[in-house]
Amino acid sequence: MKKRVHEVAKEYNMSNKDFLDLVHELGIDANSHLCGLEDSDIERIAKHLGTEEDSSGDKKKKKKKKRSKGAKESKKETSKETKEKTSHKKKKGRRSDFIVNKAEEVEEVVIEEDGLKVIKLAGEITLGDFATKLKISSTELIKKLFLKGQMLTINSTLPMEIAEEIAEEYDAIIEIEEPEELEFGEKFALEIEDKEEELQERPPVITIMGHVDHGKTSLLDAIRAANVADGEAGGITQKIGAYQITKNGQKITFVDTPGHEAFTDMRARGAQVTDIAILVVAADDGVMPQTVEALAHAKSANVPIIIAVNKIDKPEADPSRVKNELMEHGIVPVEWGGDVEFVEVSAKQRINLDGLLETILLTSEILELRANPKKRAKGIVLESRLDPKVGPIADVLIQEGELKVGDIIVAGEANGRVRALINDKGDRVDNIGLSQPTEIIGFNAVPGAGDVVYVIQNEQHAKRIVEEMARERKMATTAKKSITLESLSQTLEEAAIKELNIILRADSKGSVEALKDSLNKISTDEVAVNIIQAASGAITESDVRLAEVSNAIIIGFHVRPTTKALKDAEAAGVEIRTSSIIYHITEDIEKALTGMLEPEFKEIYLGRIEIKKVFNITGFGKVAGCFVVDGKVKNDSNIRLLRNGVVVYEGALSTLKRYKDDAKEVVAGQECGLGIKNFNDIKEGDIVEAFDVQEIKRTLR
Ligand SMILES: Nc1nc2c(ncn2[C@@H]2O[C@H](COP(=O)(O)OP(=O)(O)OP(=O)(O)O)[C@@H](O)[C@H]2O)c(=O)[nH]1
Repeated sequence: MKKRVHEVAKEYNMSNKDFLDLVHELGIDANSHLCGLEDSDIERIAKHLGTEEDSSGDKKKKKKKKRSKGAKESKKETSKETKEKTSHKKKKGRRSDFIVNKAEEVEEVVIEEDGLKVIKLAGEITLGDFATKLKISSTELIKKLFLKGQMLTINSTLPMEIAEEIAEEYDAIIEIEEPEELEFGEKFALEIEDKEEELQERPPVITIMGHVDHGKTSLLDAIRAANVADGEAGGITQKIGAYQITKNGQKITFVDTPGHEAFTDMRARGAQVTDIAILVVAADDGVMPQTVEALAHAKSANVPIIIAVNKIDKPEADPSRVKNELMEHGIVPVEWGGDVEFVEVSAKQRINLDGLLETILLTSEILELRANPKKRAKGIVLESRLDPKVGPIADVLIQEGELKVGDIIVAGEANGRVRALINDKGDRVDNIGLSQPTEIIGFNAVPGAGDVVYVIQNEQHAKRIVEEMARERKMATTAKKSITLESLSQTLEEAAIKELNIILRADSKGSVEALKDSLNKISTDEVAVNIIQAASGAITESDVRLAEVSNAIIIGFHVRPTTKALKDAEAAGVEIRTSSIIYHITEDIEKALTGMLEPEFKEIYLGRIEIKKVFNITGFGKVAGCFVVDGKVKNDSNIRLLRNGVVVYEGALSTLKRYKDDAKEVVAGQECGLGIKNFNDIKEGDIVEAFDVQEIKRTLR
């Protein structure tokens, strides 16, 4: 059977070029090697090289060309250097450390001493790409192949024998590169370290947060409108996830999606976009539940906060009330000896917007924000969508380097080449720099918000990086587990954690305060209880995100999570502990801190039913017409009745019916009728949560 040239060359540990020289030297038919070497040829080569089969069948080579050996050694050294570099980078990088872009170190075409080109191929190649590598036009190649009886198009895959034959005609030889398997934490990392002298000042990136209706959007719009330079007016309606303004010759970038939910969603995906958070508080309304939430989210991210006291144009505005109320949450204004700037504004009347912008610039000066504008670009996807006409579009904020049209890019599980860049004014541009937002067209799939965009110098690597990312994500979702009370003592020991972070939810302000006091008293010498957020109302998905990013557990007193929060918590491995008895909560935490907590009962969530209509049946009491929105309910399930996420009653069902018949079980999507044992205060819109309780058998250890 015939063997291909590169296969035989590999067996002798020789480069294709050295091997071909030898083939010619031995007078083996100049063309036969293009179709493959005959056994007789291989024998002659073996003889010449003094090779014999050893007992294990491996080939031993006695003689080898010097140049080839030298080349091999220098190659080895390069790969050793690369590894050393990589392991150094590994310590520094964050989420994506597992990948180094090796593209810069791999030259695709090397011109050897005697003028022969070496074309390295990582696998199959199309005719068009091969022509590019040979630096000839595709038409010329198509014509050449046609004359040889091969009818191929620009997108046809070129058979390797033909590629070798053509290469020969252009004084080139082909070397097949075996694709290296990516290994976690070893070969590839996307982050490139910066040299101190390459860093330059960059504009700050601002996110606006605050309670519903306190004026976040109005403030964003007012700043944008007030800072449009002449001639830009037409493009200012462009919304691409962020916009940039210029104040006193300095640039400021605003993220266009206000609110702490989006902010923490990004963090949960590993992306920190914001440098400074503006907390908007309406002067007529004061501190409200979401003001407190936003504060907790910003604090947990360690982001400096500026308070924008908005709506000061209103007659009932009372800015000093805002200050007093925020003091209760540990925010002390600068004029009262603290370190938080308060700026009084009116988004509607455009009062003191300049003051706010100046405060932002002052704060950012202190932060000394710097980045390298010259390296390959890196950015964060703020938003993304699929446009039926142009394909995937990603709104991206550039954090490092400069992104250019034509750059090869990856983001999450998408890759591609930048076909077009559109800035926040709606103009098509050729490049985008530091802290600037841009729309990118050219991805092959829609990347997710929070995905990091990297420029890669080689398409093959981009594809492999994306494959590796998909694999890593699959593994991460199965392995994900945040802190739990039961595993606490072990986790504390292993991770040397000194704090137990808690997010607290209760049914009223009074019980929030009571629980806070009791929990704060539990801290031991080794571990402090740290309540990062305490508020009344149902446990929300934003609580789950905050718990996820701050490695916290969620405690609910007389409240339950929303269905979405329940699902998110399960996916993120966040523990939610709820109880209607304060003592049970404090006791569990106390035991967990001392490593004494053992599970006794486990609650198994079954499903949720929404009450659509309530009927009063004489002699029976109230029954409800319902719809199972999630999971299922059984006639013997434990249930709790929830009103706005607060537990109103806990007990059992008295009846469960499907149409007129008694039912054992009703599942999601079905209607049913139910009554609750010893409880009549059922209202439309209430939620019945069904659950089972499983006893956990203790084992002697
Ligand atoms: N009088 C007065 N009204 C304002 C001011 N800023 C905003 N408003 C009004 O407050 C209402 C809510 O403003 P938005 O900007 O939508 O508030 P938001 O915080 O973005 O609201 P959500 O997106 O629902 O969270 C609107 O009716 C605004 O016109 C202000 O400075 N003065």
